[in-house]
Amino acid sequence: MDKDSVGIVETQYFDIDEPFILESGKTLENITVAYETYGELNSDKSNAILICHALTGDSHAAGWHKGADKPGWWEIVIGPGKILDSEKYFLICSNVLGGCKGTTGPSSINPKTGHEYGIDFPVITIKDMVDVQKVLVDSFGIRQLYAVIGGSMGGMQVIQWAISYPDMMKKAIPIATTARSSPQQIAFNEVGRQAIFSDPCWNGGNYYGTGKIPRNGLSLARMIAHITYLSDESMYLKFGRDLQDKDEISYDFSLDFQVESYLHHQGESFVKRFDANSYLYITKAVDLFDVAVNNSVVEGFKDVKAKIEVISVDSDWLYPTEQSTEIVAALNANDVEVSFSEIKSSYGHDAFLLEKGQLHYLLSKFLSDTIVEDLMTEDVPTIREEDSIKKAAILMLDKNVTHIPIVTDDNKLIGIVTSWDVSKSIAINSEKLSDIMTTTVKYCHASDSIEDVSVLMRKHDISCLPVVDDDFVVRGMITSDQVNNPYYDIK
Ligand SMILES: CC(=O)SCCNC(=O)CCNC(=O)[C@H](O)C(C)(C)COP(=O)(O)OP(=O)(O)OC[C@H]1O[C@@H](n2cnc3c(N)ncnc32)[C@H](O)[C@@H]1OP(=O)(O)O
Ligand SMILES: N[C@@H](CCO)C(=O)O
Repeated sequence: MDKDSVGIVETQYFDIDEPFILESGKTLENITVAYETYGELNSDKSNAILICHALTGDSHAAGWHKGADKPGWWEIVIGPGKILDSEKYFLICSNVLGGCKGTTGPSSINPKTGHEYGIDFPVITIKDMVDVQKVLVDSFGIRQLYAVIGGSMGGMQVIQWAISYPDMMKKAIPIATTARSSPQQIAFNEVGRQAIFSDPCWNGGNYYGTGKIPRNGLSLARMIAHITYLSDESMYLKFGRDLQDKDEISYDFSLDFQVESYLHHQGESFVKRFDANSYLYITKAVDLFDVAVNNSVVEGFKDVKAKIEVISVDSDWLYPTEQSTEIVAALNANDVEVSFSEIKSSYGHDAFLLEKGQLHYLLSKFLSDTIVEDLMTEDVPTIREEDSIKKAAILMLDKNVTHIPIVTDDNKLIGIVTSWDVSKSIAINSEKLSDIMTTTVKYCHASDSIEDVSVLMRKHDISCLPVVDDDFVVRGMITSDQVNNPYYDIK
């Protein structure tokens, strides 16, 4: 086990005692939520990050279960010193409602009948999954999450969190996802469901305890879906047209190619770890996901407050980059602080589970806690409104600065003069600072985050901001060079 792993972990369970009303209006009772946490919640409960898993993930995102031969599904990003640093953050991941890894789903016992729900389990939505997570998060006494993050269906949950609970998180990171499932995504899911339905062992969903499970149907569903998680290029790179355990093609219907063998392996491994009915319910929840209000994604995002980093994968043809840029455009239209990055990878959709280096770079920048005070220059020259432009010009040359705050006698900010303003004074033949100074000055505070300041600078095309305290007294200056220094937040 690597020293940058959270080590041995155990899944925990949380019971929701109250009846739970679903988006459909139906009620579920006795919901249990399986979850894992890594790291410690700090005293003011401000360092929690919720990790939302994808379609077939679970609460075991990191570390090792005793005796297991594989770690959690996002071990590459979670652990001491990693991007989701368990020494810095309190990380929570829970299995979704409808799942089969400890959270209540169709394979759970229906308290009304004493038997597994099967397809008596109500149809659930991404919003229901998020509402259940909210109860879990509340149970820790957390008033605001530092961030919510997830890929694919996990990204849908992130988006739903930002919409349903806009004050509950500072930052949100939806990866390789969409604001609404496309016809193509729904189509692939439907083919997968039909594969399960057509397996006689599915038996109308009543296969628990029969000794038979819809193995072939579920395996076929996964084989189809798994193709969509890869790219054509990654399949060439992995297999080419190489044959599996033979030197010549066999001219029958046995497996010839490595890619066939690989897909069978993916299907068979999946059947060992997943419940067919859960697959039906969760893919249905994905299909129903659509944040649009009155067919407008912009309207759907109107209440979002979190700062958002949208990430896509260039080779993802299942959740293509255009779906991420649709999210970005709709957030921009609502004046939400949003940034966008595209992972360059040949892996396809599943790149969000694999591209450690790029995830590290993108996420550490976005999650960084660096504030203005950490980077600003404190000892800055200032000037009075009544001073001459010549004095400003000399000060700029002496101190090697391009921006000088204009202050009152008690050092309160009233304006700013730039080297460009000084040049302008020659053109308009002026000697008075008051003729050329800007009085509607953009400013920031020492406690502001670097991301905030970076956005402000980009939005107004400003390269330098005065830093003031609550009384508008100038405490320093921060420049775009300081904000954009790529090394400041990389551990
Ligand atoms: C939140 C969540 O998303 S959790 C769910 C995520 N996990 C999954 O989706 C599990 C299945 N998915 C995968 O395996 C995904 O491709 C990934 C992203 C997780 C792993 O990708 P990679 O590291 O590139 O692995 P790759 O796709 O090559 O698969 C490796 C497996 O295929 C097997 N394999 C490779 N070639 C062949 C072959 N020719 N014949 C049979 N099996 C093969 C390997 O033995 C290995 O098996 P194992 O997983 O049982 O150890
Ligand atoms: N391969 C991942 C991502 C699918 O979106 C999973 O099975 O959950």
